[in-house]
Amino acid sequence: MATPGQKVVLITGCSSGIGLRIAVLLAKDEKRRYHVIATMRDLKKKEKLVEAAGDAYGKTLSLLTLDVCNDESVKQCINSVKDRHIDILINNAGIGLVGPVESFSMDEMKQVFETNFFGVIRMIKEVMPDMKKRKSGHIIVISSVMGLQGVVFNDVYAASKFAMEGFCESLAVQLLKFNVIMSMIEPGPVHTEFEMKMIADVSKKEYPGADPETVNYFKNVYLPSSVDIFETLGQTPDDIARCTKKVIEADSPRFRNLTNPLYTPIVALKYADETGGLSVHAFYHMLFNLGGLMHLSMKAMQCLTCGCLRSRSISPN
Ligand SMILES: NC(=O)C1=CN([C@@H]2O[C@H](COP(=O)(O)OP(=O)(O)OC[C@H]3O[C@@H](n4cnc5c(N)ncnc54)[C@H](OP(=O)(O)O)[C@@H]3O)[C@@H](O)[C@H]2O)C=CC1
Ligand SMILES: CC1=C(/C=C/C(C)=C/C=C/C(C)=C/C=O)C(C)(C)CCC1
Repeated sequence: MATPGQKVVLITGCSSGIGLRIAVLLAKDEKRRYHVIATMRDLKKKEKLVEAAGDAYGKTLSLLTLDVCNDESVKQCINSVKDRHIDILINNAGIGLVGPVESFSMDEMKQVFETNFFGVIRMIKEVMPDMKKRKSGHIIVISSVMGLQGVVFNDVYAASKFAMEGFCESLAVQLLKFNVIMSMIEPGPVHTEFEMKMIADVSKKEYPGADPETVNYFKNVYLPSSVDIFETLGQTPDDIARCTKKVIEADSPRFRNLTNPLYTPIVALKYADETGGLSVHAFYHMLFNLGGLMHLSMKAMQCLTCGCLRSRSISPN
């Protein structure tokens, strides 16, 4: 249970990756400022978290079951928190979907929205009214660079993160009136099971419904470039945890928080040309003409845009 003065932080999707690392970092805060309620949909997966939390487990970190896709599970979880008092809600649970859109069933695509978009709304709807009543609270959403800019073959995933950005950008204004803060965290590629699941998925999927030319572009052009980008720019889940802690502890937390200074120039292309032509054509060129030289073109873009754009992101250190 939280002691007086401690902030109660509830995090979704803590069985692995970014959620797990945020939970551990906050629970191990030297000044013991947080009581972390780490949630996951299947508590059988708790071992990795419990091990990483060490002594903090049972003291500044407790566990609860929560499936963001299930109304009952969300209600039950929040009702079991003392006085339903949550100071900081971190919406982290999310799933990816990568490949030619023609090969996905409607159900597969709906599941992405059910988790990444409606899952977040379900959480906010349950927690926000209490925060508004108390006139305090911080809602954090682990979004993505793909919430700001689409990436080829990630159409549905990017759409789900765009949807959330639009929802939160709208809600943030009303919440401010009640002294409730909203912050988006926008990582680029991060080495977690998200990446592993993508690689495992691709090796077993056949992509029925997509023509051979598209499947070829996906497997032999996009995938090697994507692997290259993960290798060149990938951050660790600890980097994202440190960025998130900085946002929580800031005097006036920002609404948008890009975490990867190396990826910022790519996002900046969108804002440099409101017609959208610059980013669409630059990505086309990088993918189809530079392909194997992707890491060099990324380096060139970082040189061209130098420090002035990089400083727009939040550094993990
Ligand atoms: N890795 C990356 O490159 C990036 C990731 N992100 C975002 O970061 C967030 C965390 O992903 P990451 O740590 O990388 O990936 P992981 O796959 O390691 O973690 C995702 C977590 O979400 C959980 N989850 C999935 N569905 C549900 C559900 N219905 N209810 C509750 N929990 C659920 C998973 O639980 P379970 O084990 O039960 O499946 C898991 O704990 C996601 O929102 C993702 O979109 C953003 C930018 C980049
Ligand atoms: C292939 C390719 C790209 C790939 C970007 C990737 C692979 C980004 C991954 C982001 C992730 C994983 C976010 C998770 O939420 C660029 C740089 C746009 C340039 C054009 C070609």
